Amino acid sequence: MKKSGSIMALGAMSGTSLDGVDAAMLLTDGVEIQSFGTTDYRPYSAEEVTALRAALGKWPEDDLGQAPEVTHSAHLDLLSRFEGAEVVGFHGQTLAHDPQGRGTHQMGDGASLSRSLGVPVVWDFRSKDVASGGEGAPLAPFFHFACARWIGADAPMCFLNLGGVGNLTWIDPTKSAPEEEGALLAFDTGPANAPLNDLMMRRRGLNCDRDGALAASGKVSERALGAFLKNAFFAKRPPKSLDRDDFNEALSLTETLEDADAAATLTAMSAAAVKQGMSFCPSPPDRVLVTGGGRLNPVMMQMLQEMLGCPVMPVETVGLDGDMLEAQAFAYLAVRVLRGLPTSAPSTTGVGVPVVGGTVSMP
Ligand SMILES: Nc1ncnc2c1ncn2[C@@H]1O[C@H](COP(=O)(O)OP(=O)(O)OP(=O)(O)O)[C@@H](O)[C@H]1O
Ligand SMILES: CC(=O)N[C@H]1[C@@H]2OC[C@@H](O2)[C@@H](O)[C@@H]1O[C@H](C)C(=O)O
Repeated sequence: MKKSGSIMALGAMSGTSLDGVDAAMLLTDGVEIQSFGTTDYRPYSAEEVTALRAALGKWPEDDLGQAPEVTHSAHLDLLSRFEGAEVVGFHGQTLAHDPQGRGTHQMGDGASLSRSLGVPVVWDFRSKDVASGGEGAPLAPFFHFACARWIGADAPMCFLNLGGVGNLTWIDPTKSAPEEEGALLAFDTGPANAPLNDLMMRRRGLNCDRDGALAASGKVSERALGAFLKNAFFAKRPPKSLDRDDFNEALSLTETLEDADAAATLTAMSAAAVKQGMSFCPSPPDRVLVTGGGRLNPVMMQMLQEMLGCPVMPVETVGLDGDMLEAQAFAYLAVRVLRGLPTSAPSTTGVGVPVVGGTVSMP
């Protein structure tokens, strides 16, 4: 039964790894999760990936080639498969992220998508936060807070997203709202899968180190790991956010290593970056629940388990869907925007005061 105030929202996310679009339905009033709905995924074709890749690093005024059309048609194709959505939360494709400089760019035209779908679309979630002095990322933390409440957490815990980039959310679920002081601390931890994927592509022509198979047979170079951890990013207090390619240095530090050792070292770098980040948490979490593709890499999970000093588990262990959490997050945030509730706060993006992000486009 739908509670009064609840809205059936459909969220869509295309992450930094450019594999495809995730979409998920969520019934929520923008505060509590009432129920999770159906999900679907639409992979990009090789031609689409080429068009998107060519636009990486570009800004709205640049020539984006075919990329905007790819983003529009892939989202329309996927989102048209769903029925009953009252609002769509459309993240778009991050092409560039430079919050202290030129801003942040999530390619995608929500107004046009709204007209094509015949449903209100909330989009451009990050710009207002950046314009108000925030990092514009990460934005999933407000949803992580709702997830912590949904799973009945009663002690501080963390969600860790291991996508191209890693991001960590520390949560005190006993607080009454995500924007309340002390409820959240969130920030990007460093690279997660991006440098490892780049290594696999360069050296083996593969998209990723599937199941950590190559890293499992390698040895971590403590020298390269030590050099990596000297990066000033790790000592910087949160808030802090990253672009996909901000850590290309990780890859160059492993250039002279043989393939398996390089893979093991890059995997260890991602785990060690999380460990560094954990030192900023206001109190030790009782567990770290991992979402994003990195949770499927057993070597990365094992290294995290050894380094973090608390249980590290995929979000599936508490009944959440680690492939869809980000799409669900943007469904949740869309409803918050419609209801005028904030989507970021000083503790998540460093913005001065809580901000209601997003633009609403009606069909
Ligand atoms: N079975 C697996 N073994 C090892 N790695 C995997 C596996 N499955 C997925 N991955 C890794 O996870 C990545 C995809 O993660 P995910 O879909 O969370 O990223 P994303 O959402 O695009 O990124 P971001 O959250 O940074 O925007 C893949 O590129 C790969 O590196
Ligand atoms: C600018 C941008 O798109 N950042 C992404 C990226 O991917 C992971 C990490 O870097 C996070 O900061 C963010 O995505 C998630 C969904 C977020 O905003 O919470």
